[in-house]
Amino acid sequence: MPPKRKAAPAAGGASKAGRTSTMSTPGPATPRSLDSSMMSEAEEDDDLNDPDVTEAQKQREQLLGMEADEFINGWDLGSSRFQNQTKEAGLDAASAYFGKRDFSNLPLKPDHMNRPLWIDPLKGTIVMERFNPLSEQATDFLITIAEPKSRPTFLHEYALTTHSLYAAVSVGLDPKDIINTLERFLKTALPPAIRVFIEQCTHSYGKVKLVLKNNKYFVESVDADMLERLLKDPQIGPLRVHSSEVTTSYAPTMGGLVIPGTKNAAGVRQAELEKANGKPAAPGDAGNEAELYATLNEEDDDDDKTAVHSFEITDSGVETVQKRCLDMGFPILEEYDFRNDDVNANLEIDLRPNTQIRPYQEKSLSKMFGNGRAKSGIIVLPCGAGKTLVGITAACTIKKGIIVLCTSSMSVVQWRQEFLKWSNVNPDDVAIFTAESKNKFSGNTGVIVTTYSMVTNNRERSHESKKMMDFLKGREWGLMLLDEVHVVPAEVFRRVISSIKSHSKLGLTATLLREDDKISHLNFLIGPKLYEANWMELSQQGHIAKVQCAEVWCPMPTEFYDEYLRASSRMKRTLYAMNPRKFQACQYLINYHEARGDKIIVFSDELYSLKQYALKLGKVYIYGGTGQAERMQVLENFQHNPDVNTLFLSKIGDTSLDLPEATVLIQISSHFGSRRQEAQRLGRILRAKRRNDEGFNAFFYSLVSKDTQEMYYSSKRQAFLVDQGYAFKVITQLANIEKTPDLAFATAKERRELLQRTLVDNEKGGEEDVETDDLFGKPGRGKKRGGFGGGGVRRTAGTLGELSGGHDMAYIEQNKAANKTLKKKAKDAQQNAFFKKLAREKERNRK
Ligand SMILES: Nc1ncnc2c1ncn2[C@@H]1O[C@H](COP(=O)(O)OP(=O)(O)OP(=O)(O)O)[C@@H](O)[C@H]1O
Repeated sequence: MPPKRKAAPAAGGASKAGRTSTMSTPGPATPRSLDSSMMSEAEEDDDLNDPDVTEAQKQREQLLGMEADEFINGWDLGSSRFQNQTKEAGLDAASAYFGKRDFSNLPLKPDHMNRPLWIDPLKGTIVMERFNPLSEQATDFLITIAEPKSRPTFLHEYALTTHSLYAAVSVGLDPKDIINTLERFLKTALPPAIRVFIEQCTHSYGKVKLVLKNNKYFVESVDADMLERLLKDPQIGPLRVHSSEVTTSYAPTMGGLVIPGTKNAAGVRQAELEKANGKPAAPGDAGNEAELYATLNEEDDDDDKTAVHSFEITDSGVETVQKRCLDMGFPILEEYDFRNDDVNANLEIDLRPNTQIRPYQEKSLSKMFGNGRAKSGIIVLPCGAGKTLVGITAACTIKKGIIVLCTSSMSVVQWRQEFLKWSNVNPDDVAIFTAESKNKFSGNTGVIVTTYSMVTNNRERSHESKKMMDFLKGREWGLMLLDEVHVVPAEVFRRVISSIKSHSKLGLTATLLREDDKISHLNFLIGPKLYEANWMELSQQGHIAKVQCAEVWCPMPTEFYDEYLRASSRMKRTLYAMNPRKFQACQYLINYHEARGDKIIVFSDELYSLKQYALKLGKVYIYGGTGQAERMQVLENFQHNPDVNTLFLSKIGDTSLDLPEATVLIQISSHFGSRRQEAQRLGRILRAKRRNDEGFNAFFYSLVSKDTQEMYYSSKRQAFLVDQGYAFKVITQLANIEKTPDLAFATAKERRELLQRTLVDNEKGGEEDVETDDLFGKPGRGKKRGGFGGGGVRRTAGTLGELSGGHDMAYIEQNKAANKTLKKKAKDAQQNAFFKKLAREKERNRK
């Protein structure tokens, strides 16, 4: 018998001794991860009443039953009483920190050192040692069966959820495969509750399907009893179309599939796994994972005589049926067997011969087409990783009518261009439906690119627009591509999905983060997350830029801090943004990076400071109130003009603008603790073309006023990026900042004046930014409150003169808005051949 070893606490392991046998089985599967609710209170306490359990065991159970903070608060960790008690109970001093989650007494497998995985038996959280030689194989397996939660350098965390297990089954893994492989990679035995959870989730998967036939939705199952059960359900029953009968038909067979741009049948024999074939076997036979994946590639040998029963449901009932089935533990499967669809016309579309999709793009698509059919769901790839090409490759695989929904008409034009760039589709077959253009494709099928707002618009439509909507509603689409799904409200999806019928849906996004936690809605509306790329891996492979992240701490001068302490929360935000030390740090970083030839975007959600910084530093800026023509002019100059290297942006830069590439990002003020905004902003510098240059780094700075609320928000904001493996360095002192030429607010007098002006200008509250995109906000103007009106800059000389004798006049008058300078130069620029060419190109693209 190998000696028993102790598992490390909290990193995972099996459940507490004597507990696993009393675990209840989980109820019907709902979208959740495993949690301690799987074990009832009564069951948990059972062994404490057992006469055979020794005193020490009871004591140990009692101690471990406490939550960590209860444990720590109730005990003096240094006391001899505590030490004796824990010793007698067979625990060590660290147990206190883990309470219920101390799994330290679990037996480890003899060769546990060679195995990469730990598992939390109560939550189903899996922790992988990234430094383990088998971690690469384990990663490929985990990405198939679990959801990545956190992937920093050394330890990766995944969660087993019902959705992730359904996804695993749908690509061909059966519960036996999942359990055996987990068992091979785990350092401890697989906890029985997890085994039951896996079996339950996988057993019920695929029993019920949602199928679109002749523009009508049907609920389908091979199990007549199951259909009967659904019809009797008080929520699903009434959604059946009255005149419809339960019908029986026969399922066709399937064949192998090649995703264009890849050499892989069904795309599922992933490149890395092929590599894994050559590797030595893992302990306990863990090395033969490639065999396991081969099952993913096997053709479905369904008997072509399988009877399928179905009933029709109303279009508006689709979401309810999907949600209800999931709650009942029978997640509805939405798969499109496009190769056997003889009803809808085929589209002539293929990737151009020189197009080679990247391994991670292929991997994401293999999740969609894993079993030769198209599964609906969401693919998550960081900015600049090529989501557009993933969508186009999906279109080239399905080869039926495609509808693309974007967030702005600018993206519509870009998507069309990308279709023409990457595929051989006939340009006449790719049509645009926007306010300006309402073309249909020339043949009997094609691609339509439009915006969410065009198809969900409630206002009276023009005749042309109405005709176009009837056209979109009146046909079945093979694939609906939904861009930027993280910013679109659930209600908009509902309206899109209930009015336009598509056999499959693919959502694309850089991050599935939503601060309102509405992301779970996307599971019913679009489908589960199919794939989420590892940012760090992509940047190491050179597909996205390597980014150095830093948080720069800027102390507040005493007079600013005094005001800060007694200010309203609105004014607090203004004050920590207007902190003169922050201003200096920003000036220093801009100087430093401009000298290196970088293109810099400075983000400020606080409009007052955005304008003040930009004016004082003589830089261009864009915010909600900036007119369209001026925006275009500023963006073009930032992109092409070597004299315009820094752009100040309000939060409209997060979603509404198609920003040119930048290599440095500086945040001077941001939206509270929004992780999504932080991730989106970092994404702005991931595309840097110079990323493959030797030693090239992009830079992401957050300037934070020390000892203010901003510090708290800043750490909250970073949580997502830290989970992606980014490390934020803290900079407390910028070297030689005092030597910066023309350093702003260098004297105490200037700082005092800045404070006074800030207080006066913002007396009545700050100005809010207006998001003017053509997605969900209506174009409008900023509220005219405080220092600067929505329309432009208000000179404050009069007020300040009264206050401080007009000392600040020089400062105010000196600053000419760089935007205006650009405007003046615009006329000259129009003579410039380069801009003329640019304008011509744009005009052509618009057509
Ligand atoms: N397989 C590939 N081969 C060559 N170039 C590629 C490939 N995939 C993507 N690219 C290029 O990478 C760049 C980024 O692609 P794309 O704009 O689609 O990224 P994205 O993920 O949509 O980014 P964002 O979220 O910022 O819109 C583009 O220039 C695109 O042409």
